[in-house]
Amino acid sequence: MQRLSTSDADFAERFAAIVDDRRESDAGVSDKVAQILADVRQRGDAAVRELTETYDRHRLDWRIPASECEAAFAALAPEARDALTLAADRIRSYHAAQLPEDRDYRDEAGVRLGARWSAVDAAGLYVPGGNAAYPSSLLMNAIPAKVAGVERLVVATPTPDGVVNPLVLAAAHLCGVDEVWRIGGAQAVAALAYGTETIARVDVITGPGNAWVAEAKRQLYGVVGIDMVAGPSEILVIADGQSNPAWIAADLLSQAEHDPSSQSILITDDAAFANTVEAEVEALLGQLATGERARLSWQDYGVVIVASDLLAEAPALANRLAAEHVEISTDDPEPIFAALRHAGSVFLGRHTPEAIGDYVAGPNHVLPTGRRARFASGLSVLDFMKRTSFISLTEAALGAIGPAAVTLADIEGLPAHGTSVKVRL
Ligand SMILES: NC(=O)c1ccc[n+]([C@@H]2O[C@H](COP(=O)([O-])OP(=O)(O)OC[C@H]3O[C@@H](n4cnc5c(N)ncnc54)[C@H](O)[C@@H]3O)[C@@H](O)[C@H]2O)c1
Ligand SMILES: N[C@H](CO)Cc1c[nH]c[nH+]1
Ligand SMILES: [Zn+2]
Repeated sequence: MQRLSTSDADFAERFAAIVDDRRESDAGVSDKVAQILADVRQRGDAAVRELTETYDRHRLDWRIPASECEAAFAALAPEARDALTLAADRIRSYHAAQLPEDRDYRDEAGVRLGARWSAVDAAGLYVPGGNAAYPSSLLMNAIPAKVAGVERLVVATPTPDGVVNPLVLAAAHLCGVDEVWRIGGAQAVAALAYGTETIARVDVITGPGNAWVAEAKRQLYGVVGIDMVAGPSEILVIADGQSNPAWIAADLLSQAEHDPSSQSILITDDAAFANTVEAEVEALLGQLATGERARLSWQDYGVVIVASDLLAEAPALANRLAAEHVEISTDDPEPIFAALRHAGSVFLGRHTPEAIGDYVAGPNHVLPTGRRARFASGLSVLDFMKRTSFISLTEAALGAIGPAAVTLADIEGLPAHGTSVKVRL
């Protein structure tokens, strides 16, 4: 963990190094992913089988039958079933409001114009499963895909040592997923994108994952559509000295426990509070079953920044970090929120822990990482849809705007373009 103060002489340099650190996608990961993608493209099932044996240590059939998902749902304890259903209902109602409307109108020149939205045919939904199981990510992927109207929903999820998490299967049943494949990592993303002898390819791949999964999606963009790069989790907490240090420590570790490559950052204007949070983090690390992973993340990538003035300094720093999650723990978070422009998702006020967004609030928890909130947004219904524009002219409308097209075709030196208009005029 490194500690900085905005009044340090070398603050600008050290902060820039933190912003520029490509912690999740070094050359090693990128080269290895490129090899895996090429291998799966060439050898299909055989490559996926070998890589699954290497990384997930099993040789089981990959396809998990729908009957197993249905049985997993039926066997859920009431508390788990209620929690899953509550989460699914809230996520569905939030995403239903994202459905876009078609446009169809005639402009002042008499030209009919519009755009029609349609869903992709098949979506590959990556549900992580290496260090933890993620039924919540299944909901976050599958529900917007269903709302969009995707016909074929294909889940890929690793099952280390062949052990499957029943809640993931139950969530697949609840969401009406069509296929569940127990494969993970870059090889699963490649199988979904290229197709293999047993897995038919998809049109878009969405969902979160570790460095290998995120890099595979990034490299395959263009072969398939992707939502965005959603890699190892991140949290930035902006907290004043009146915040509860134990709450803030838990918030920081809630994302550190995902992955040794995760990142947790605290910005506060109270140095004594920063000391207490650091002590609380140490205490909590000793108690968590995930402490080893969280400690690696906190040691290597944790950051504590003491600012001189929270409102004046924190928003600009946060905008440069463009973190996946930003929590604002103050009595009145609005002034800081108003100045925030680059963040995946924002959690306002002392009683809004980030974990509520991970599970039950409603907005999607699949969010851009690695400073990509500068240009990308969280997963939405629109990631499973595309827009087709349309144009329709009458003879009179062609007469009104056609001559300008002829002029532009002449300027571009493309005479067949101009002729196709002129012959109709
Ligand atoms: N940004 C988001 O929206 C979001 C949401 C949820 C989870 N996450 C992130 O998802 C990730 C889940 O990671 P996970 O590891 O638990 O599961 P995962 O399913 O993402 O990754 C497991 C797979 O990684 C591959 N792998 C592991 N080590 C490898 C190596 N050395 N070389 C090549 N491939 C290797 C294996 O194929 C394995 O099946 C975490 O980083 C978490 O923070 C992000
Ligand atoms: N925090 C993760 C997104 O970075 C999502 C998640 C799922 N389960 C727990 N957390
Ligand atoms: Zn989380």
